Amino acid sequence: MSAPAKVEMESVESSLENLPPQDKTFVQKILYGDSFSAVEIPEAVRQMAAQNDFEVKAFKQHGVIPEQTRAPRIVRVGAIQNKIPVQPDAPIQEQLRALHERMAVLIQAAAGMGVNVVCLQEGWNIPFFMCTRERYPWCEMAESATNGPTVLFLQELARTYNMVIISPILERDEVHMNQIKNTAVVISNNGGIIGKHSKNHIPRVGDFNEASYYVEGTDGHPVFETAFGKIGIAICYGRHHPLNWQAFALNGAEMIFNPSATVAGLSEPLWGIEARNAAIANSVYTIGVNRVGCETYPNAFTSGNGTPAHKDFGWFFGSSYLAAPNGSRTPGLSRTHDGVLCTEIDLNLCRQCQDIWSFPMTGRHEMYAKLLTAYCRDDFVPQTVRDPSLPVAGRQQPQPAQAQASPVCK
Ligand SMILES: NC(=O)NCCC(=O)O
Repeated sequence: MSAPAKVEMESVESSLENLPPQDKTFVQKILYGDSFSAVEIPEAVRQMAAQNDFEVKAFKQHGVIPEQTRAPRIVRVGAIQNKIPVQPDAPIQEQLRALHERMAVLIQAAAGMGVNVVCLQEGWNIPFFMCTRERYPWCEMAESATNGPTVLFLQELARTYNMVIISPILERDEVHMNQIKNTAVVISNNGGIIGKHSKNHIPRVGDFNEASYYVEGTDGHPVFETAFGKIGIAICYGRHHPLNWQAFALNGAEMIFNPSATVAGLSEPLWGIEARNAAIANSVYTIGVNRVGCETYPNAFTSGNGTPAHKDFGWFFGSSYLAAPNGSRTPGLSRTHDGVLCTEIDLNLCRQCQDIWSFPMTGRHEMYAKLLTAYCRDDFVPQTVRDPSLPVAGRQQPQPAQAQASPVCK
């Protein structure tokens, strides 16, 4: 089974290239802010990318205030998006082997750009088969987060490249009667496992039938303190929940990664907004990492919306990007290609944005804590104040003697 041909345009940024030169700089500044500029990519990495058909993009942040009492805290953050190298009708061990082989090259490219912390896409050890609702062979692809083949493979790379690796996998939790979880494993730059976090919010949308396969995480919002900063991971659908981002920030995250698997027809207009808004609202860096390409399954499945049964999930649109606490963002990776994004940031900007915007001091958290506590009770009564001139529900209103002019504006 061959992968469908690429669809539509390469990226939003490639379309902007066609703007008149006098407009281009303004448009880019309005859309992306002005904190990031492209930097030179080492020749060896460019060659590797050309030979292996993937994109590399590298940016550097500007505009962080030099401080008298703190040295800059420079970190190079990586995001890797990739297609499944073989389609889902191949034997599953061959699929995993091909994924590892591909990832070894992409991580090597990240290392060549000096990346310190890298995040892979959601469920990178599997095709995103949740659309099918079939149990087998797919459940067999879930792996131990402590000694499964994928974590062992990445521990070696983390050690070799002195890189923290965030590895979102489908996890088999053998300790808890083989439950399956959607888990990001955080691997230290020394190759040890720092910890793991399982997805909090399971989608109930489109063909994302994920509740058929795995259970909600119960570990809250852990933040992992690494050699290169404090990391939270809001997995995919969790990005639609502002409190999910906020909880990681309240626990001290400086970077919140959003490894995702989402498709063009569903969420592309939201993609550039949600992680970026979370960066601003929480004074953190956010990094959206999305799958790319189309995955075609051996058996047709239905979408429950009256359309004919079909075999592919739709187009995973990539477009991985980084957003800064000051609202600037990098251009995205391609909508159609595998890619490695490297962005050099200064973590000092998080506290600087807190000082400048005062969100932590103006957030009125205790007020919201009370509301949320009340809302979670069965006897919650919404605090609404009704215009007393509106008709009382259930009571007959006196009929006007003559028809009145409609109050609706024409
Ligand atoms: N994997 C996943 O949670 N996808 C849901 C789709 C979306 O949130 O855009």
